[in-house]
Amino acid sequence: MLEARELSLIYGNERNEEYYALRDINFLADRGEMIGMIGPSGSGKSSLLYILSGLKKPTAGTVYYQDHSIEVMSFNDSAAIRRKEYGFIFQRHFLIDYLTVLDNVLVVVNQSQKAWRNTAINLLEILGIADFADQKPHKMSVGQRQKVAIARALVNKPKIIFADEPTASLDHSNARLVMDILASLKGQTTILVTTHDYSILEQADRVIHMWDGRIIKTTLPSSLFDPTKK
Ligand SMILES: Nc1ncnc2c1ncn2[C@@H]1O[C@H](COP(=O)(O)OP(=O)(O)OP(=O)(O)O)[C@@H](O)[C@H]1O
Repeated sequence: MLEARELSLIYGNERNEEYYALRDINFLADRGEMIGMIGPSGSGKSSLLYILSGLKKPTAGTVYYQDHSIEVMSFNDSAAIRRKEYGFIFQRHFLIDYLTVLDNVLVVVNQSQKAWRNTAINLLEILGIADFADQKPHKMSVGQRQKVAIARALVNKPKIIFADEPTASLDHSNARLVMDILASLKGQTTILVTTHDYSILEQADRVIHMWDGRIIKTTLPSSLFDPTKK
């Protein structure tokens, strides 16, 4: 479904030296898998997620979505895939302040169709924020706004969800609610989640561990809770 071959991402530093943010990454995500990505700050989790989603270009290597190289696609074709088939949850929610909560959720779809509105309202209900549907996001708490961003990421029923620290602004019970919603999509939707909080990865199918721009190992989530397990 989504594959990366020999990805590297190189930045130059102030002394004109090359710095590898990612080095020789090979990665494969199958349809319906939920994959956690953990590692210390700066290990390359977000860079990898953005390259896999086509939002960032690698210095070397190729990303394939359903066997098509993203690099050789036209800008319009890759943008259409992102709009129709991908859902994004970022660390910052990027809501539009002058739109209502409901319209923020609907920005990625054809807003005039009633079916989308029903889907959006249903998601807001599941997330416990339906009462805010007609209000502007600035009236909400940081965690509630993140939930709006999560509803926006799910409304078009994406084939892949790219989630960069999706629960960072949520308390434990809301983080669990969000991870339960994401996990309920497993099987049909591929879900990639970066996090510092491994406790949210209990329901992942596997976890990739990053260190210094490399994937150093892949484990089951159970190994996060019991290091004697692989
Ligand atoms: N625009 C940039 N210019 C230069 N270096 C960058 C840039 N963006 C990221 N980096 C560097 O690339 C490396 C990987 O960063 P990345 O944000 O992918 O790591 P991360 O594991 O997601 O960290 P965090 O958990 O803090 O979000 C870091 O050393 C970072 O400083």
